[in-house]
Amino acid sequence: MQFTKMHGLGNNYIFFNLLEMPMDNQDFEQLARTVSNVNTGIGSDGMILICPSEVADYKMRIFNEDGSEGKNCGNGLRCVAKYLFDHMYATSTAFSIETLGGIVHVKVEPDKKRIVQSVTIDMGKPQLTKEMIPMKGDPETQTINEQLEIGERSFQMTCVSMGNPHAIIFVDDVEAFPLEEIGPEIENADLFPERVNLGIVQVKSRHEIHYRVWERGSGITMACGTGACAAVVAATLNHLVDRYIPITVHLPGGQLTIRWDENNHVWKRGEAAYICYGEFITDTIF
Ligand SMILES: N[C@H](CCC[C@H](N)C(=O)O)C(=O)O
Repeated sequence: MQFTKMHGLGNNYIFFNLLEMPMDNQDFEQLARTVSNVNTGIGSDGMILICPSEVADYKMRIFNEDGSEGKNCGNGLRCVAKYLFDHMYATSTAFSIETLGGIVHVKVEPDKKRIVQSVTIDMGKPQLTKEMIPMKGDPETQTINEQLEIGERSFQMTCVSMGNPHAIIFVDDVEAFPLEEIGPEIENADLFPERVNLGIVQVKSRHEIHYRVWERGSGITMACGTGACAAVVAATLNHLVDRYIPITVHLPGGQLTIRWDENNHVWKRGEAAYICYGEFITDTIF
C-alpha cells in the first residue's frame, strides 16, 4: 500500500490516495492506529484518506492517532490541496474538498515549477451554540468565557466548532500551562459527548496570538489548523483581537494567518510539505 507522509507546520499525517487505490471494507480506525504508531507503522499524528466525492471535487477523511475519525483538519486540508495540485489531479488552482464537517473551498499558490508553496482555505462559518459544538447545557446558548467545572477544577472557556469541537482557554503564558496534565482531563470530560480539542491562547497584541493544542485523539501536536481558527474566533468574541483583520497565530510548529471576515467565514493561509513516500507491506498490516 503506497503512502505519502506530509505535514502542515509539523502536524503530520500518513496519506492514502483512494483516487488510485480504492480500499473497500477496510477497518480504517484500526489502520489509522497501526500506521500512526511508530512501532507498527511509520508514526504520525494520524491518517488521512484522499477520496472521490459526490458533492465536491474531492473528499478528505481524517483519523486521529487513536483511530477516532475527526470531522475536519486544517493542516491536513492544506496537505491534501497541495498533493492534488502537485500530482495533477487538480488542474485549477481553486477547488472544493468535502469533509465530515462540511465542504471547504481551497486556493493553491503554485510557484513557476507548478509546485504549491502556500494554500488559502475558506474554512466556512464557525458554529458557536452548545448544540453545534457539541456540549452539554442549553443547546441554543453559546459558551463565551464561561466558567465550567471539569472534575475538581473549573476553567473559563470559550467553545467553537470549525466542523470539529474546540475548547479555548486564555492564559498569560502558554508555555507555563500544564497541557499534558489538563489536556486529557478536558478532552475526555463528560461535558463534551464527542470529546474536544483543547486550545491554550496567549494574546500578544490586537493582531497576534500564541496558541498550543492538546488534540482530541492525538494529544499534543505541533499545530492544529482548525484550532488556530477557533482560537481567533474565540479571541475576537472576547474582544481581545480586532475583527476582520488578518491575525497571526504562532504555533509550536510555525505560524498561520487567520481572518474571520465580514461574511462570517474564517480564512486560513499557510504552507504544507512532503516528508516521504513509501509502501506498507500489507501482510504485516492485514
Ligand atoms: N484532532 C482533531 C482532528 C485534527 C485537527 C487538527 N490536526 C487540524 O489541523 O485541524 C479532531 O479530532 O477534531
